Amino acid sequence: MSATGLPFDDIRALLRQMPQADGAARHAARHRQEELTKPSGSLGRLEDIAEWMAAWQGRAPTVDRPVVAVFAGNHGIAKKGVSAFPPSVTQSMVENFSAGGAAINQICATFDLGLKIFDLALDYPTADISEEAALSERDCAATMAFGMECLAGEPDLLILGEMGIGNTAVAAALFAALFGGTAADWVGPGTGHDAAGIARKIVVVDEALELHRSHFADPLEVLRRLGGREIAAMTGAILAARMQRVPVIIDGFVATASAAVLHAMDPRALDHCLFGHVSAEPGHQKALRHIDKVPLLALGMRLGEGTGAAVAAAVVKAAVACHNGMATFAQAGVANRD
Ligand SMILES: O=C(O)c1ccc[n+]([C@@H]2O[C@H](COP(=O)([O-])O)[C@@H](O)[C@H]2O)c1
Ligand SMILES: Cc1cc2nc[nH]c2cc1C
Repeated sequence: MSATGLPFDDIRALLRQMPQADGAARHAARHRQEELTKPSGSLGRLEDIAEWMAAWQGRAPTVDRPVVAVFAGNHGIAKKGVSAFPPSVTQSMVENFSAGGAAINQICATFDLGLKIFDLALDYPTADISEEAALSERDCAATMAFGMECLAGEPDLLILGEMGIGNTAVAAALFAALFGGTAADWVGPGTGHDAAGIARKIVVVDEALELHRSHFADPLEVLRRLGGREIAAMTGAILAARMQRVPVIIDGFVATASAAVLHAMDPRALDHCLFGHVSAEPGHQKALRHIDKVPLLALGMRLGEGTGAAVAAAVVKAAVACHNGMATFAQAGVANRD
């Protein structure tokens, strides 16, 4: 804790100390790209990704220890019918993750990605944001600190996802508070609400926005009032990865809301993050435009649990494999252009 005893001060201090990318490593990677047996620029965005990985890792890029971290939380607002599914599904899905039966398990197995599940006090949902603040400052900062633990195994690529019934309503509230607009601008079907369900969800999210409106200027206050535990944990994880210069792939609509909090504090805070895909949740494309990020994939996915980001990790692995494994023109004896 800081000398003032305010935990959020510690978070703000970290943002002031954020390291930047390694320009020399980026330059070396760019130079190598030009020597590899391909027309210059022909691997398109894969070339940018390899350079971005090198710049953040500060060396020739690797994806030797990729880890998918999935944070699970429950939300008081779920009792207001904002989801098509009951809150008990959060716990059941955590058990499904442990048993290997979820989509994320299959994707991790396919692409050889480590998987860590973090469940956050699922028996104690956060307070209903349409009635009070989700978390105290102390709880929010402690949850962010907990999220930072996902770096304990020293991954060289961190892939972030979440599970939490009701959390697309929470994410919509966060986007409206951070970027402006009303609930209708950000609320969508989530797990599958029909038009009547979406209309009910909009009413509840608008109530939350009205209640907390006077605090929208402070992104950390927005996080603790309108967020949830899995979202705060992901915000902490993104920040910790930045401090250690670990590149991050962010999943869909909900994970992007956790990143948006840091962007609102300092737009450079997401320079070490790739956005794995654009979710089918309608507000996601708009949110990505607000933070000036172009997603890697557009597969119509809207599952969460890190799945879109984990599929994108395969693209990052391919980018790094090409960068490190390809022969140069000189090595292969291939004639370069004049
Ligand atoms: O992140 C996304 O793009 C996304 C879009 C729709 C649904 N989800 C997942 O579905 C759950 C939230 O949906 P809901 O309807 O309960 O708010 C939560 O577990 C998320 O992981 C996630
Ligand atoms: C079954 C189910 C699986 C999920 N995975 C992430 N969010 C989810 C929501 C539901 C309802």
